[in-house]
Amino acid sequence: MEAMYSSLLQISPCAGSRPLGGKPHVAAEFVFNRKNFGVNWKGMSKSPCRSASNQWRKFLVLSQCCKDYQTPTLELRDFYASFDKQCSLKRKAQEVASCLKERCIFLVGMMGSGKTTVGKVLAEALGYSFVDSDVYVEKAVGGTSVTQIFNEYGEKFFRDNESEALQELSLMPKQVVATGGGAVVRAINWHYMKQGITVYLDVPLDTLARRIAAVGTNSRPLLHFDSGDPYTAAFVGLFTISKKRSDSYANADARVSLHYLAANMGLEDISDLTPTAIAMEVLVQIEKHLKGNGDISTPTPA
Ligand SMILES: Nc1ncnc2c1ncn2[C@@H]1O[C@H](COP(=O)(O)OP(=O)(O)OP(=O)(O)O)[C@@H](O)[C@H]1O
Ligand SMILES: O=C(O)C1=C[C@@H](O)[C@@H](O)[C@H](O)C1
Repeated sequence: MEAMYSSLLQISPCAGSRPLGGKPHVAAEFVFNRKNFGVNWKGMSKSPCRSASNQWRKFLVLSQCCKDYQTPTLELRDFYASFDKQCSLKRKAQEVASCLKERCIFLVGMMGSGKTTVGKVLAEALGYSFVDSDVYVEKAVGGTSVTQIFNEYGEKFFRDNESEALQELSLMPKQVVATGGGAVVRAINWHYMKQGITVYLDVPLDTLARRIAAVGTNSRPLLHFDSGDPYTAAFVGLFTISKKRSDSYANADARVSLHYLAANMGLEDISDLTPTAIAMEVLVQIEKHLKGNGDISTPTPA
């Protein structure tokens, strides 16, 4: 992170010295690499407001570069919009955190729904720790992967360990927990998870199957078949599982539907929803739930 800043700041003094049309300065290439300033740039997801002065310096460097290199201002706008969203998320997280009173958030949803990806962004914004309950079980079973546990000991053994993990996690404060996709099937798990706030990430099957096919089904034993193309195998498996689980997911305190969120944001494609935007919606839905419960008072109209 520091290295990134120093390479950014290094280019400042010589920014005006590069002749237009010449070979770009290495650091400048780095600066204008879209990926580094997109919403997925890891540095940006780290406490954006806390490092606001650094971000502001970077903004000034970028402005200078845009001027000197005649770079389209699109990068600068992307960068600024991304920074703005990170700050909005942080602000909303601070509001919600004061009402959560250290309670955990349990993210539930089908395999591939983004519990891990969104959970990490959410935890960072709230100042919570992030825990993946699958990883927690793997450690408890001596470092054996979920796939190995299924293959060697069977699903019941995994589910027993998953329940124990959820019980332990429910006793700890200030955590965002990405639960295993099947954690919702046992009633006792709901008892543990309801010690905190439960949020269902509702993602269309087609999106889930695409995501899972992109990374393969090796780490997801319930979707791993030897034949068929990965998308079809994942889709068919997810379809069967989701039919059995839809009632269970409905037990969650709050629901975030990517279908509705994308429509509300005017996006045609669900895959355009960033983890930051989804994390923001999780906070909005948690806030609604807390208001409904009387945990936050709704301002009375004047
Ligand atoms: N908003 C998003 N946009 C694009 N890809 C995403 C998004 N969220 C998650 N993904 C991708 O989808 C895949 C599954 O995401 P992730 O591991 O976070 O899901 P999960 O719900 O934790 O899955 P599991 O329950 O199987 O562990 C990953 O490859 C991740 O990069
Ligand atoms: O949906 C499920 O049943 C599962 C989801 C994964 O997170 C793992 O917990 C395991 O592969 C089972």
